Amino acid sequence: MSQRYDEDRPHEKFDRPRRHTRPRTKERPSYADADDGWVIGVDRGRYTLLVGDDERAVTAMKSRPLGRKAVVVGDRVRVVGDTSGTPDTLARIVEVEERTTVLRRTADDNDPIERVIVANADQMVVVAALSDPPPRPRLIDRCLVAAFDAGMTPLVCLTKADIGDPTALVESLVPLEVDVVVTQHGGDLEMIRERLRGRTSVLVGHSGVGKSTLVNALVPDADLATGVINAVSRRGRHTSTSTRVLPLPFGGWIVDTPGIRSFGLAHVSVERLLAAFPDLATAAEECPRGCLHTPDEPECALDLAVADGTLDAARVDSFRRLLASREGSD
Ligand SMILES: Nc1nc2c(ncn2[C@@H]2O[C@H](COP(=O)(O)OP(=O)(O)OP(=O)(O)O)[C@@H](O)[C@H]2O)c(=O)[nH]1
Ligand SMILES: [Zn+2]
Repeated sequence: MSQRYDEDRPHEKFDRPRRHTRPRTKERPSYADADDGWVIGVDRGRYTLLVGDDERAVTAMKSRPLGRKAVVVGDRVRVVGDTSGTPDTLARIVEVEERTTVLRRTADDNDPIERVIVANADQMVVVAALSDPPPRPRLIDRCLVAAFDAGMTPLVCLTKADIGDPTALVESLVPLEVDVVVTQHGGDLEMIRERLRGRTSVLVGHSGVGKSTLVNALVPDADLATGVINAVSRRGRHTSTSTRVLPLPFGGWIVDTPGIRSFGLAHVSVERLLAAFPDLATAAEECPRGCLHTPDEPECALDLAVADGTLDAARVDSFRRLLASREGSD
């Protein structure tokens, strides 16, 4: 499941949100005259969509056939009614396409309801500062687990390199083969641009790590872009709790989610995480049934593979570090 967007497809394919990539399900009623839309904003029952080749902004509501099904930012939908995007018109969302990735937040581990916050993003950018606030490696690990679970490729962006040394953190991520970029205020953004270009990337990171600074550098008119979106939904200013989607001037989209600071990971299974590490998954096929692949499993094949030189010990240790990070909180 995970990383299906990475290796086997060129990034150019993600120039814009893909549509109709999924077979239609049998039970779907036919809305032959419906338009395709992409949800870029959700605010109190009103959805802002981009519709048509001209990507006009259209305000819509859910229609009754959807029932209680959630419609979230990133969803690809079918929409009927007035889709002109003219002020004071309201279109109706009649279908939600099957999601290719889902980023969930369980508000905390004792919240039984899984809330989908973003659909169909292909990359998670974990933003962490090298200093002020000091990096929290465990939080980075937990974000990585959430990314793998969601089916998104992770990218770690370490900010504030002018006041902190990235060496130790970068080294700790090498065995996971997670891509890392290091940035600083006013620094060259080409490394990160290159990785964002043509993709839909969700930014996560806790307060003060420099997310807004980064977004403003990447999207010089970020606030303006947000303003336009809100002019359509006519719901006043963007609030810090709402998810916003910003077009990147060099191609691709950024999903900014000020609300995400942590993830409940209790639902992430060992198998799901293991699937994101194909070499480890292959080795683990030799594990005894029910092996949890932790260091105290006496016959875990990951240890055997390290012993016979097939796997790198640091990679296995790092994977186990991610496994362990699912427990507890941030
Ligand atoms: N030294 C240094 N400071 C930075 C850098 N990037 C951002 N800052 C500062 O860090 C502080 C937080 O930056 P923001 O961009 O507001 O961080 P944020 O993650 O958006 O924080 P919230 O808005 O609270 O979510 C600000 O005072 C920035 O000026 C950097 O590269 N180096
Ligand atoms: Zn095992």
